[in-house]
Amino acid sequence: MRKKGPRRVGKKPFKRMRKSSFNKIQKKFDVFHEEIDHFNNYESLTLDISDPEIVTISDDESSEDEQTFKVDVDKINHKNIPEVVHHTEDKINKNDSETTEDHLELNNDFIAFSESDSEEDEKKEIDDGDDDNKAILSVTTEQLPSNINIRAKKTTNDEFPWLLNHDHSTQRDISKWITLEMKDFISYISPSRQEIETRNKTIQKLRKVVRRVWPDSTLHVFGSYATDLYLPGSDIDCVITSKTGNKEHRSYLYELARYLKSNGIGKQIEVIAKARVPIIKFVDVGSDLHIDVSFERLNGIEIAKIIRTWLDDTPGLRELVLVIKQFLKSRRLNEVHTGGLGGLSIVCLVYSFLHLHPRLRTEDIDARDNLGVLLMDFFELYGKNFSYEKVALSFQDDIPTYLPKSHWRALPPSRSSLTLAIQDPLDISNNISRSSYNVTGIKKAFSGAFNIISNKCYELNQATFKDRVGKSILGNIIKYKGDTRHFKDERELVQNRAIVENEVYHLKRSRSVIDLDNREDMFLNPSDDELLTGGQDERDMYRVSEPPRKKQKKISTETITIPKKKKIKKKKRPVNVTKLISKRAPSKKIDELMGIEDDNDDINDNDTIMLKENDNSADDTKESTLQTMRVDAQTRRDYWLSKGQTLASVSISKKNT
Ligand SMILES: Nc1ncnc2c1ncn2[C@@H]1O[C@H](COP(=O)(O)OP(=O)(O)OP(=O)(O)O)[C@@H](O)[C@H]1O
Repeated sequence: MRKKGPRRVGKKPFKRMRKSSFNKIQKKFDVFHEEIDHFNNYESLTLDISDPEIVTISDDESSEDEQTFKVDVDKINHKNIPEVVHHTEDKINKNDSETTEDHLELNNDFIAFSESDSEEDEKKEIDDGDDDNKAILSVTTEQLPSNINIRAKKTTNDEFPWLLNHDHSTQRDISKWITLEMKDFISYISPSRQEIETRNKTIQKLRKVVRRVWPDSTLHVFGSYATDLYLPGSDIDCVITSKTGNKEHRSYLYELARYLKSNGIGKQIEVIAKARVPIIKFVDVGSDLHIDVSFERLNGIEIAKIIRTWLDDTPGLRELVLVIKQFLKSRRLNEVHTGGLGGLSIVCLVYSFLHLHPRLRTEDIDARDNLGVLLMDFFELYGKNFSYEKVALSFQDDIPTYLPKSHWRALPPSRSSLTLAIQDPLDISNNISRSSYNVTGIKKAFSGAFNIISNKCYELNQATFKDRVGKSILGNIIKYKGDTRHFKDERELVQNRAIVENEVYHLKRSRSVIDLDNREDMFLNPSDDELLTGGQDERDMYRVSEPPRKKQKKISTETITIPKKKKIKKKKRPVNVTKLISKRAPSKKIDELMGIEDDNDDINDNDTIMLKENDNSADDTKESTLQTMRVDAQTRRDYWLSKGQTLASVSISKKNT
């Protein structure tokens, strides 16, 4: 008989460790920590909901300046100030008697905001209804009478539509089960041919409209449609550029808004003229798609290209981003104007996480086969361990690294220490997550998700196959309540015009000798349709030459190849890490950089997996950044292996109490 004890949700058997060595390993990974012990966020959930920090309205310049002008009073979507206090009190009273762990599972963990008319379709997708939650509870409670379980099984596919005909309950390995469920979810929400065509037609139509209103202008698409990272209800981000470069002026914003309204093109039109980035928001009458239009800014077009390169280079990035986006959306933590995490910040968080993940760096695991483990690791890192107070994320020279906040000189001081700092890959002085002021709520949601999934995994691991049938792991943290979809990921069947156009834009730019006074060169005109399709298969447009690479800073570089200890999968790039060595500053351990005391662990130089330093001699753009991550390889392996063990024992002790 198998000895009773923690079981691992992974491939390899546990290696038993002495407590002392476990503590040592933990300490090495305390680079992310403020406190060494995990903090159970459920326990203070009720109290924390009323924490005034959560309800603080953003103090960033854009929200202060922001004035919304109404074009159509009846139809305009007011972005209301959250009615948090009222809702919170209700919740606290209602939930007094409930166990705190039920909050996230009941979806009560998010701050409720009053909804505007334009969020009707979003309302449809967000499941916060009690009935549904009861159904979820009924499938997770072990000792329910069998008739209740039968009812639950019948409703399961309504709750977790991505599981339709995709039961994974026979999977012995629970981590495979989550991975398969994540793949099902991605396939469920990926766009059908018709959805892509609708988006394509909408942007073509809008481009024509813009040309009609301002013949010197054109419309470009960026954001999630141009990166293929959109959920079914995601908006389309567009930017209008012109030869004169003056379309950001408020008079032009109103001119366009009036045109959209009087010609029946847009509804729920909102002109936000005084924001840091002035925009028009509206819903396209033909397609019901939400459209955001900004003016005269090219950075979105640039970043779309960079993100697509990231997607090509980073297996698992799309899957994790979409799952995390939907997770945050379910909790209304995805809107920047209410302090949530925007799409770009999510992409940056996940990209950094995947590139710095020890088991991916050492090629110990394959990302696409381990999406479930990676999702849990992500929730654990950003929910429990990451030191938001001290660490920023950097993507300088296209290398994701951790950067001590104190080394980011251009980072404006913030009222709260619990803030996210993510350097814009295009502009290191810009913190793209500066408006995401509800880091407390985001962190709590991630932490709760980690607890729920790990408990669920433990529970299902112990359950009989009969009791597992029809159950979902992902469904405990993600809700999708839109119209029924058909698992049609038809991205291969039809071109996404936003991507093609973005490629053409970059192609044109790389071909032209850029005359900055003649910005027309970079515009995409309606006549570019010819360039897009002109006698050749649209698919060929993907095969465009790369734009010239950015000039690298003059620093001594040396490429090192980490010797592979174990070959697990064949289809992998060799780990080829660029080691940028400082001429001046000595290398430091990340523990020191992040204010954590050195525990005198002897780190062998040969085990250094990443070392990066910038030339900090010049201006602010070369501001001092020294990021090292030197972790003993065996330590890393032990840490990740031991993590499941800790989880399992936490779950056991929880069960016993
Ligand atoms: N803080 C920022 N700084 C610079 N650019 C930003 C910032 N926030 C957003 N953007 C630009 O706007 C684009 C769209 O941002 P958004 O947050 O809507 O993400 P998205 O990927 O379109 O996600 P979603 O599908 O949720 O709309 C980004 O890709 C980026 O180009």
